[in-house]
Amino acid sequence: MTVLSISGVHKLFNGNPVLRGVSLDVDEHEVVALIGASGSGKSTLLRCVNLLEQVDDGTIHLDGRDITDPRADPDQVRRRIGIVFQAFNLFPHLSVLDNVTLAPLRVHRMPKAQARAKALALLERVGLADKAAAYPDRLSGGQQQRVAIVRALVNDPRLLLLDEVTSALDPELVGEVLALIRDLKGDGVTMILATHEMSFARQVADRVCFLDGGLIVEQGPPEQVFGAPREPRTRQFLQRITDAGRL
Ligand SMILES: Nc1ncnc2c1ncn2[C@@H]1O[C@H](COP(=O)(O)OP(=O)(O)OP(=O)(O)O)[C@@H](O)[C@H]1O
Repeated sequence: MTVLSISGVHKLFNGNPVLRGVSLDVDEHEVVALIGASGSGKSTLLRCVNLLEQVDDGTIHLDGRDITDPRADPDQVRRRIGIVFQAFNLFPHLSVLDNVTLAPLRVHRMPKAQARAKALALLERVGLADKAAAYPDRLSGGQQQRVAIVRALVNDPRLLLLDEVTSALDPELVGEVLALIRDLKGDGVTMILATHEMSFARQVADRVCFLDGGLIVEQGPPEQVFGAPREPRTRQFLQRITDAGRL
C-alpha cells in the first residue's frame, strides 16, 4: 500500500531550481534513504513533504489525499508526518516531557492525560523515562536526538522524516540513535531519511535514492545502488565518498 506519492515536484528558490521534477512513491513500512551531495535537494524534498516549503509544481499525496492542495490543513498534515532535524530543536526552557507533549496539547488538542501517557510510554521505550522531568541541557546529544524522535512519534504518524539526524552528534553517540531507528524499522514505521552516512543507509534502507541536481538519478535496493550503481553520476558520487574514506 502506498503511503506517500510524490509526483513531478519542482521547487525553486529565488528562481533557481532546487527540485526539478522529483517523483517517488513510498510504501507502508518501507524505509527510503535519500543520498546525494550537499545541495542536491534532500532536505528541501523532506521539507516539501512536511509542508515547511510549498512546491512550485507537482503534487504530494498522503494516503491518497493531495496535501499540496492549498485547502489542506498543514497542522493536520504535520500530525500525520513527523519530522526530525539535524539540530534537535528542543525547547531549552521545557522539560523533556513538556517538549514531547507540547504539540499534541497545543496544536492537536490531544487530551492531557493521553498525551502524557503516550509520551511516557515512548520515553520508556527509548530508555529515557528517567529523564522525563529533566531539561534538555542535562542530556547528551544522543539523548536529545532520541527525545526529538519521540516528539515526532507521539502522534503515531503515518510517515517519519529524518533529516540528517546523526550529523550533529559526536561519533560515539551516533550508535544509540541508529539503533533506535533500526528498532523503529522493526516496528514497521514508514520512514524517509536523508543522510550522508552511507553505512546507515545501507543498514536500514529498503531502497536508496540518489539525488543529483534536484533529480532522483538512480534508485534501488542498497546492495544494487552501493554495490553495482548503474548511473555514471552515482558511481562518481560514491567514488568521491570512498576516496574521502566515508564508505
Ligand atoms: N530557504 C532557502 N532559500 C534559498 N535557497 C535555499 C533554501 N533552502 C535551500 N536552499 C538551496 O537549495 C539547494 C538544496 O538545498 P538542500 O538543503 O535541500 O540540499 P541537501 O541535499 O539537503 O544538502 P545537505 O546535504 O547539505 O543538507 C541548496 O543550493 C541550498 O542553498
